[in-house]
Amino acid sequence: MRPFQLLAFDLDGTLADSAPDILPALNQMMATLGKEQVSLVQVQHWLGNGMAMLIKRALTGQLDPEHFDSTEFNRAQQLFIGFYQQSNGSQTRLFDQVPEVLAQLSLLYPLAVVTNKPRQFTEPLLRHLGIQHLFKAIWCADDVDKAKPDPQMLLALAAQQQLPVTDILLVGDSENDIFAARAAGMPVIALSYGYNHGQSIAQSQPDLVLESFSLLPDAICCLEQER
Ligand SMILES: O=C(O)COP(=O)(O)O
Ligand SMILES: [Mg+2]
Repeated sequence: MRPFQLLAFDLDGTLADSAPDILPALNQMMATLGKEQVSLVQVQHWLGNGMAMLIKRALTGQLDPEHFDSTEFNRAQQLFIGFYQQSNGSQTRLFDQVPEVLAQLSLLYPLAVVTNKPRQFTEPLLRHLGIQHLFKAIWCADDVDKAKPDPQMLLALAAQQQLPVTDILLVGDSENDIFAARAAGMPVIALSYGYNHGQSIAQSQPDLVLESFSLLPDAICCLEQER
């Protein structure tokens, strides 16, 4: 039995259902560029690799965008930033039991956020959702050179907190979280309700898959017993 010393949480799709605010921002961007509207399901499948990739996916309609015009991309990104600044938070909700469980866990562990969302949207959203004060550290995609699935963000968190990576538990929703955790050597629990490009997260073989955030405290105890 060895307790974890810090719990790190992914944001979009793990703590917060943010697609409902990203959808109108993307569609305002698409409309301004004279392009076809996208659907909520497409946005849910395209989330997880950060803002630039999301925009490229919307512009091309492809999960793996091959050809896109870089001038159009730059204009699209400027537009998206402006529109998402307006919509961010208005429809985004914490998933079921997230506030209660985070409050409970925060009495036992320091908590952190590690998100591919840019900081300019992360901090206002956490404040708006009323959970920012629970986190000792917040790492965003633009704090490092490479976002998840690269392990940089997780390694930077461990170094900042002066903890071995194995003493930090990551909780995420996407294969990008699992790949980043595996590359860092960090244990990882996945929530199955989030955004994972339309695929089952079990395929990426996290240490545990949970269907609800409410199951997290018991799942953490289980992993600690096995350490
Ligand atoms: O911005 C994204 O694409 C996803 O953000 P996340 O890392 O919090 O899931
Ligand atoms: Mg996520």
